[in-house]
Amino acid sequence: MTHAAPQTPSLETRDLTIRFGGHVAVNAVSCAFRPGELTVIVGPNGAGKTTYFNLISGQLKPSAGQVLKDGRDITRLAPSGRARAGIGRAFQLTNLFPQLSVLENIRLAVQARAGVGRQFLRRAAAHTELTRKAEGYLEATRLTGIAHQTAAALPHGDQRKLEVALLLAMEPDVFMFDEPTAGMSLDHAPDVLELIAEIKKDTRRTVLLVEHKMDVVRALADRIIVLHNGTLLADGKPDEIMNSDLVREVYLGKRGAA
Ligand SMILES: Nc1ncnc2c1ncn2[C@@H]1O[C@H](COP(=O)(O)OP(=O)(O)OP(=O)(O)O)[C@@H](O)[C@H]1O
Repeated sequence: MTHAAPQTPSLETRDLTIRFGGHVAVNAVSCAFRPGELTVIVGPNGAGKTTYFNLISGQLKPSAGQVLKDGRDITRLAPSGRARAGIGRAFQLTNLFPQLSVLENIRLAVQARAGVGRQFLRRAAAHTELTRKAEGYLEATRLTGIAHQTAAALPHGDQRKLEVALLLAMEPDVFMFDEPTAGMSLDHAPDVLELIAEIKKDTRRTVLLVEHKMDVVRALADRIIVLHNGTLLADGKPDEIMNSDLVREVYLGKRGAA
């Protein structure tokens, strides 16, 4: 990446702002994200990280500013339209069917992405491209051994992996993860982090991660941006950001409200 010509950002926010009453939760955040780059968004509690994510994926509409996908203004699109535009947010999926098996869930997601009708799938089920694709996602997320278990019966760690498989099946080019290991036992967390590391290996993909745990940040980040009181306080390489006095101040709580 280092000496490559600057690519068009796959995702960009321009002066993105949202107010809740008098409170500005995200304040004129301008930032561009490029393929091949995993950016971790850090900041103290209440900094605006999840709100920024919600503005990008469309759960919230901004008070001002824009969200651009490959240069196209998608600010007015609903979350479904943004998903179709290639923005995939993990762990917020509406396409998980708890009563269906792991494989059926993934196959339906592949089918939805391919845009084919049920009729087609029924006729061609066993050996179609779709089934092969679904099996590929099963393998990629190491769920093959439990392909026929009901989604609802899975332990939390495996459910998260299934959600990653469903996200992969949507074939987004922007992947968003909000605290991917939150609420996970220590033995399951590495699995999901490994999947994210694999996702980022494909340099056509842009990955955004909100994360508090510094060991996770260190392991995955190509770049870190710091939000503080809704504003973009710092943006740079992990070493630079982690050794910055300003950022330390923010984390130690010495820097007051703006
Ligand atoms: N729907 C809402 N209505 C009013 N205030 C909100 C709403 N959503 C978020 N906020 C406020 O916006 C600010 C930013 O919240 P946000 O959840 O984005 O922070 P965060 O950086 O993700 O924090 P955490 O690390 O604790 O998850 C907070 O002060 C929060 O109370």
